[in-house]
Amino acid sequence: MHKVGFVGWRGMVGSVLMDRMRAEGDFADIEPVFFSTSQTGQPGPEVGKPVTALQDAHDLSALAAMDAIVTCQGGDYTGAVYDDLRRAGWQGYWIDAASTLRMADESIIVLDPVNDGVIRQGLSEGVRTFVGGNCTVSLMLMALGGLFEHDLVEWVSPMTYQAASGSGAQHMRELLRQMGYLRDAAGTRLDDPAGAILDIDRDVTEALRSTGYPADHFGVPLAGSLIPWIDKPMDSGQSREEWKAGVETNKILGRRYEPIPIDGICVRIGAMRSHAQALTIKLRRDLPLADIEGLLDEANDWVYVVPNEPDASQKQLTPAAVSGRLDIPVGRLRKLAMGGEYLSAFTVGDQLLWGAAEPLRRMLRLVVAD
Ligand SMILES: NC(=O)C1=CN([C@@H]2O[C@H](COP(=O)(O)OP(=O)(O)OC[C@H]3O[C@@H](n4cnc5c(N)ncnc54)[C@H](OP(=O)(O)O)[C@@H]3O)[C@@H](O)[C@H]2O)C=CC1
Ligand SMILES: N[C@@H](CC(=O)OP(=O)(O)O)C(=O)O
Repeated sequence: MHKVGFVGWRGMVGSVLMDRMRAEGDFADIEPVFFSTSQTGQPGPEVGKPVTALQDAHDLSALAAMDAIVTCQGGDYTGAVYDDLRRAGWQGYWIDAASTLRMADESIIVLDPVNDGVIRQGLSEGVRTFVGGNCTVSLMLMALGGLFEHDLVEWVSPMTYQAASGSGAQHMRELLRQMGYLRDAAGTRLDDPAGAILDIDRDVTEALRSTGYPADHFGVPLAGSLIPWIDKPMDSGQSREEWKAGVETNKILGRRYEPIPIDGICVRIGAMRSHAQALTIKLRRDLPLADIEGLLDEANDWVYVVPNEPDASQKQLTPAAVSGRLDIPVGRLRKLAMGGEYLSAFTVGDQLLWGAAEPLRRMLRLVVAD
């Protein structure tokens, strides 16, 4: 039985991974060992079988005793231990949520419903480093997999609507505090439907701009507003989040020599844990919409086409509908006024499931079965 070390399992992404592994009975097939950077010696989590006390996540010899290590601890941790572990000769499987190693030559970005072939070829060639993709990239590929699989995409411009969870747990808390602050600014006037809405709006806008508005983590208002920049600036003028769309998508698809241009604007909005994206797609040829819908719908077990109708779009294509679920609805499908090769689409998915934990869980299953 494979000895699998887990690091970062009690964080937000790690907790979602643990829940999914318990739900799928994954712990039955492995010998799990739990590590921590701060709680060495404390009891491990409940996973349906006895586990040892937490081990030190910086103890290289304890890590080197593992056949595989799954980490959701973050890029700093990966930077601190990965190279030393490999230099010491460890040849186990490293499965990582952090972006640090995604573009490294030795790694494969994993999203098996889309790049199972790339992963299996890598495994057979001795690749031992597997990294989950950026959340918007993975969710976009789960939604548009049918078009990429048939090489129908000339380029894509994604405009994203990203949830607070992408910034971390404290940001989710802050979003809720911001919502409460604005609600309080409206006060009891909200109870009077005949009251002057512009008076309420004036006070809410004042609250948004006030020094008391809670914004320690985001730095600026998110509730009642939005943030049109995610991650660090690049020389290209893109944000790093926008840069990832192109480079990671092409690496996942194994398109090193003929990359598909993918570029747009990434925006943080006040949703909790599901990212949405509006996609403008230039197809390689003018295909009937019904054929496009068929290809999208059959690409994997989680994607489904939502009819381009008001009721279905409003009820099914939203963070409220998909949060906590593996569903990947894709809708608002129509040909744009620019011509028959121009397609619009809108998709939404839980960024902690397919956007982070699920590809890692499934990669571990492939390793265990290998
Ligand atoms: N958030 C996201 O949307 C995504 C994140 N990722 C990657 O995953 C990494 C981890 O992200 P995320 O899960 O948000 O990080 P968290 O901040 O939730 O957790 C990271 C670690 O913090 C420690 N920790 C300290 N205090 C607590 C506490 N009160 N509760 C839980 N854990 C605590 C734990 O380590 P210990 O037990 O060692 O103390 C934990 O593993 C990111 O850095 C990123 O690289 C990837 C895709 C999406
Ligand atoms: N940057 C993403 C979340 C994330 O952690 O991305 P990455 O795994 O590429 O660092 C967001 O803010 O929504």
